Amino acid sequence: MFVFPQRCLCSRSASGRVTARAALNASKASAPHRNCASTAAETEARGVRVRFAPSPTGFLHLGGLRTALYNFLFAQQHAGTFILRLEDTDRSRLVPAAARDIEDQLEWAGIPPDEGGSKGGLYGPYVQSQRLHLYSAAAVALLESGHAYRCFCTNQRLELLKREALRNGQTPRYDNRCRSLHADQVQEKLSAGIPSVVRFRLSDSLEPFQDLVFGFTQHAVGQVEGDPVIVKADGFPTYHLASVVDDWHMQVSHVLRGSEWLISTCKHLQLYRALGWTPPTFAHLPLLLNKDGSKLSKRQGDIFIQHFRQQGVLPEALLDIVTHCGSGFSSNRLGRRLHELIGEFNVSKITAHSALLDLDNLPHFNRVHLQRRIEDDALCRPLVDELKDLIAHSYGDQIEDQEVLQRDYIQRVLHFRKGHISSVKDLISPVHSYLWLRPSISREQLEQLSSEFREIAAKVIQLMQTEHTTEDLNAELKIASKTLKKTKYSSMMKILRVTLSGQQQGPSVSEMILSLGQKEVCCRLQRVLDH
Ligand SMILES: Nc1ncnc2c1ncn2[C@@H]1O[C@H](COP(=O)(O)OP(=O)(O)OP(=O)(O)O)[C@@H](O)[C@H]1O
Repeated sequence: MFVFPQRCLCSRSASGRVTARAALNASKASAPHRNCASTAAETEARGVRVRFAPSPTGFLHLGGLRTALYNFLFAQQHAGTFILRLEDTDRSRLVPAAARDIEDQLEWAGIPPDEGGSKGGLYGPYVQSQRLHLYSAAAVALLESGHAYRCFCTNQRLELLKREALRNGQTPRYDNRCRSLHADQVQEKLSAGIPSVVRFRLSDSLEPFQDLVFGFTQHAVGQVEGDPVIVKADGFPTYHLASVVDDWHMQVSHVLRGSEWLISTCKHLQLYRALGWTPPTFAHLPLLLNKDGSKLSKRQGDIFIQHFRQQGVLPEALLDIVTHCGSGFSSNRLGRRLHELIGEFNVSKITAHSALLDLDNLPHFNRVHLQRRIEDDALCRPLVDELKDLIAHSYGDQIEDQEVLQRDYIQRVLHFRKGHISSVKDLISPVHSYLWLRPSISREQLEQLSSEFREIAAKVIQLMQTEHTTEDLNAELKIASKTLKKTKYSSMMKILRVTLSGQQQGPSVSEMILSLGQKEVCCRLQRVLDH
């Protein structure tokens, strides 16, 4: 059970002013300490500080990735700081491996935090469960100043309130009953060990603010909602208190988060005011939705970043597709890489509409970015290594000619296949197996296509004595077919395709010839002559 400290972080003096000394007393573990009286000028001097604050209740998914990306882009554009903070106060839903996963996936995507996670930083710890003293101090400050109160209502009572409201066609809300408890009643209940939560006393007035995405926004939250819980019965803070306390202590200048928090921002602004703190600037980001209009959520395993990674999706393709379907850029074009996203990002271009994510297009995005990597020598090298491992793993002992594992050969194949494949893994599919294994073809198969199969093989072996480009090889094959008596050009190509790949379909015959190379093509054709 969480115990409130004797001294609060930002306790108020009799005049209600927040005292900086109390802040320093209570936040010894948090450095650098934050003086409650910091001015807007000081905040400006610290520069842009943004945070991505996921809860480790599941692995990082595409929606979270996009919110993280927009924070990263904003920080990069302003030479600011991108913070990763883990909001692990919902203890019942924690997923043990999620915290590590979130950090790993951000690193993999090329958008690692400057502070937080394993990087650490001056404003840590960056995990909320290690910052309980700060929330406790803020809660005590709010209780002392009368902005918060203890609520002893049981779950049964709250459930009854809810059912009654629903029966009357009303939106359920807490009726703020414990607001009116006297200090001695509270003390009595506490002494009797009755469990309690801490609620924040909402004001009924309109709470206007300027959101960078949604524009002027105001909401009289106290008129439609009951007072929110800020410290739960288990002593852990709720999102409302913890995010406000952390954003302030971590000197966050801009909060870029999903638009599901837009309405709650009015509550948060009241909390800032009650604590005597200057709020950050808010930008609520449109949510990424599934094709059916539902919010992408952790409960869908197939949108986790690790899932796409395992499928061979490139990080730049994921960043491209999650920004392409939304807004935040002056123009929209496919194929943007991270440095282009940084250069072109414009927060004023983010629209308030949610964005539908069409993952059917992902293979196309990946194809475009894979082609880029293949064309860049340095980026192509790891692809060659990856493919080599895949080939060895998939075909192992079946490989007759170990040359298929040579770097030059694999690189040549990648260059020929770029623009056609969406993933390196595609190259170990059955349709591409001819690149690594010699096909076995029967004499009957070839005879069915043309009795001149030997002449065809001999002609192409001859053609292989000189080097060709795709164009002149195509022209030479056409000329060669004209010298055949009983075989049309199309049948000749079928024979070559079957001979070289054992398959009826696949890349063009000239591509097959050029990617297999002179020695291997002659070897495969010679086997036909030997039939
Ligand atoms: N579909 C989404 N589109 C855009 N941003 C999102 C989406 N889902 C979450 N976010 C944002 O990512 C950040 C981290 O989110 P969080 O870890 O709480 O994930 P979540 O999917 O919202 O969780 P849950 O599935 O438990 O509701 C928050 O700022 C949140 O607003």
